[in-house]
Amino acid sequence: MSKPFLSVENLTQSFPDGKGGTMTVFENATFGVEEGEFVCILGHSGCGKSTIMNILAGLAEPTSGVVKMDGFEVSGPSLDRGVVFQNYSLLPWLSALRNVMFGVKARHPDWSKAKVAEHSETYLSMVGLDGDAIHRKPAQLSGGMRQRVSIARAFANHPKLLLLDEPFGALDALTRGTIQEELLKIWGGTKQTVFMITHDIDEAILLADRILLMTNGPLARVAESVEITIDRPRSRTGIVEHPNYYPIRNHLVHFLGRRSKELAGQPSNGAPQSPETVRIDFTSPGPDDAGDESLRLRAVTN
Ligand SMILES: Nc1ncnc2c1ncn2[C@@H]1O[C@H](COP(=O)(O)OP(=O)(O)OP(=O)(O)O)[C@@H](O)[C@H]1O
Repeated sequence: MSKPFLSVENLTQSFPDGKGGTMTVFENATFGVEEGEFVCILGHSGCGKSTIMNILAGLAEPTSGVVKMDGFEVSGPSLDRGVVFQNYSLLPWLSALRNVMFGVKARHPDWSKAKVAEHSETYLSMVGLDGDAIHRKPAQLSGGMRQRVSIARAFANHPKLLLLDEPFGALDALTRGTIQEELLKIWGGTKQTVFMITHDIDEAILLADRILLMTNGPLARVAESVEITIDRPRSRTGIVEHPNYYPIRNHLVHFLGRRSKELAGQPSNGAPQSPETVRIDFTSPGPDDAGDESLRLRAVTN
């Protein structure tokens, strides 16, 4: 089988534990992400999600193991990998438009200023920002508007991989809902590969093709890869009507509430730790198991 677009191989991260020893956050984590996929990662605080994200971004080096993108080993930051953090990280002295233009100019040094501006404005309008707002500096924008600028900036650069670290964590529920749908629209148009950390189960189901579930740390594992068997396009109000929504949601809640603890703390003994694929689908029961819910679930979980 050919290698996935993004391939994480035997990734191990240890840190000093502050008492003269070491603490292993995760060991031999091994998983892949296909080109154009939207993957969310869920797990309790401290299991190592941000550590994985920083390694994928090239901002940190793992203790051992490698990350390959498009066949090349990731080392150091690159314009091919765009990152959006929770705290927006906009340049405070530049307007919204100039914040987006800054990255586009770096990506396309041969483009005219007018072309850079036009491209940047297109992406700002995709996240609902136009008119006077795009000429304001970050301090003159609301939190939701700042996060829209960060998302427009990341997508406008067309990175091969977009890394989103809890991008909506600081937003109120209403703004969050609107921007989630804007993110889906913009992703639907560009089909970039996205890897996103979130703590919000419903957000992950709405956005992702697949959800990676991590057990608790230390010695955390990416234990499951849960396919989101809900057709696109999706909307926040539409997905709850889908027959797979609650079975998937219940599976995730049960994992995070119980199994993430039960499965935690097991050393890998040197073997690659790959997640188990879970596919929950109540829309197409097999001929022999119609009507028997437990059978259907078992049949699709491998
Ligand atoms: N530079 C560091 N030095 C020592 N320990 C670290 C360092 N960075 C992270 N850790 C530890 O590694 C573990 C994983 O941290 P990480 O931030 O990746 O978790 P997380 O899953 O992203 O948590 P959260 O959901 O709270 O953001 C934690 O126990 C943290 O204390």
